[in-house]
Amino acid sequence: MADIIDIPYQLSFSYISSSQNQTLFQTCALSSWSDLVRKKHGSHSELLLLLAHPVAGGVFGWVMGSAEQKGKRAVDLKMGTISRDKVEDNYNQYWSFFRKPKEINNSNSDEKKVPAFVDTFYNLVTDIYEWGWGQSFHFSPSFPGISHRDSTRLHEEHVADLIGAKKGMKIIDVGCGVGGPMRAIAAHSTANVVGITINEYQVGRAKAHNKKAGLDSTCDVVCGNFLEMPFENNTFDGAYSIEATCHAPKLEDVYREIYRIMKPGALYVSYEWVTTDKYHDDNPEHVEVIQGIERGDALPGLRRQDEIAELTTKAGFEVVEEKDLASPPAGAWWTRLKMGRIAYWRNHLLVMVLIFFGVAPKGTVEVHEMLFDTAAHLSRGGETGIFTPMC
Ligand SMILES: C=C(CC[C@@H](C)[C@H]1CC[C@H]2C3=CC[C@H]4[C@H](C)[C@@H](O)CC[C@]4(C)[C@H]3CC[C@]12C)C(C)C
Ligand SMILES: C[S@@+](CC[C@H](N)C(=O)[O-])C[C@H]1O[C@@H](n2cnc3c(N)ncnc32)[C@H](O)[C@@H]1O
Repeated sequence: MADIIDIPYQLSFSYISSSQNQTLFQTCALSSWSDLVRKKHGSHSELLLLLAHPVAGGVFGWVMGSAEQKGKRAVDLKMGTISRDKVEDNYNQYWSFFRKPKEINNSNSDEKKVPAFVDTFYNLVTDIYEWGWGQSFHFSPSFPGISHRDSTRLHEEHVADLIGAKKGMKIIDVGCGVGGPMRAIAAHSTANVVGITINEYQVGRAKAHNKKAGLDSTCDVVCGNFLEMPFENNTFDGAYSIEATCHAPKLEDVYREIYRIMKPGALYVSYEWVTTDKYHDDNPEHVEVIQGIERGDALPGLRRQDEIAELTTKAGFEVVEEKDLASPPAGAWWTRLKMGRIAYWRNHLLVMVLIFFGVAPKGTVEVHEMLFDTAAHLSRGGETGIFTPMC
């Protein structure tokens, strides 16, 4: 059955076009999204600036179908492509590598190992994420009266609107997970979306979900490293990454690679995980919270919010707009994590019982504990304002 909801922001469009010595632009109210960057044309440049503004009274209703669904039951928990007897070993290897994330960044050889350990991480967590969170592996701004499912879908459709996705366009989803965002974006815009993920298990899950949703003709998924993508230069009409590029040891490397495969003038939107200007590395609590987030989320060191625009520019992009979507009027994105505390304990118990009866592989409880712990660090990061997942 379709739901009717109020949407907290409305999109409006405004063009800046600059040719030779003439510049023409119109702007409208407050911007309200993350990083929107455009691939520079050679000499000619026509710039598209999209502005979104929270609507004071003029909210409008929208009719929509269901977007986010849970695809897993506890009894079906696998650990990706890892065989049952290797789960504990893989978890221990992951943990010893990511225990000290800052050290990874100081070593070239460790840096090269990151994609393989990120792959291991997603073998370990993908089913638990789907079971406990849904098919979209990201956070969303929260608004009163809007369910998690709806805010997830709106956050995803917002990306499609920002890059101007429409029928006939080919869009790349960089770090696509099991494809929750891809399906919402393809359904909303009717554009073709190609997702890339380092994790083979996710490719299988995403393809199966695409087929089930009747979107396998517009959505495709490939397995690969976003630092060396298997696509020709100038292939895509638009690009986005949702809470995925934070896994890259050097953000400028993935931005450069995205720039390479985009057509000139195409738009790229990124939702980044960053520390904010409230983070101080001489505050032990801050350091503990951020390291807790990095360890439990396979991150080789979080970047600062104020570095992002410069890094995109270095990669060749022109920054159109930058905004932390977690800032007001959005409410606390971490409430969804906090509200789940009782459910986590129930899940923990369930995982232990399933291991006892030989249904879930040994090692699952450690992975679940790691996620439990990182959820606490993420909530604390949100409460203190030192971290945002949607800059
Ligand atoms: C973008 C990334 C992932 C973001 C989130 C989707 C996940 C971050 C932490 C995850 C979770 C924490 C606690 C789990 C809980 C203990 C379990 O019972 C059910 C699943 C969790 C809620 C799980 C769900 C996904 C997260 C919220 C990173 C990796 C860059
Ligand atoms: C937190 S998930 C987000 C998934 C998806 N964007 C979503 O919101 O549901 C991060 C994704 O980035 C992918 N990823 C991380 N490092 C990668 C790499 N080097 N190459 C390709 N994909 C990568 C992971 O496999 C995973 O699919």
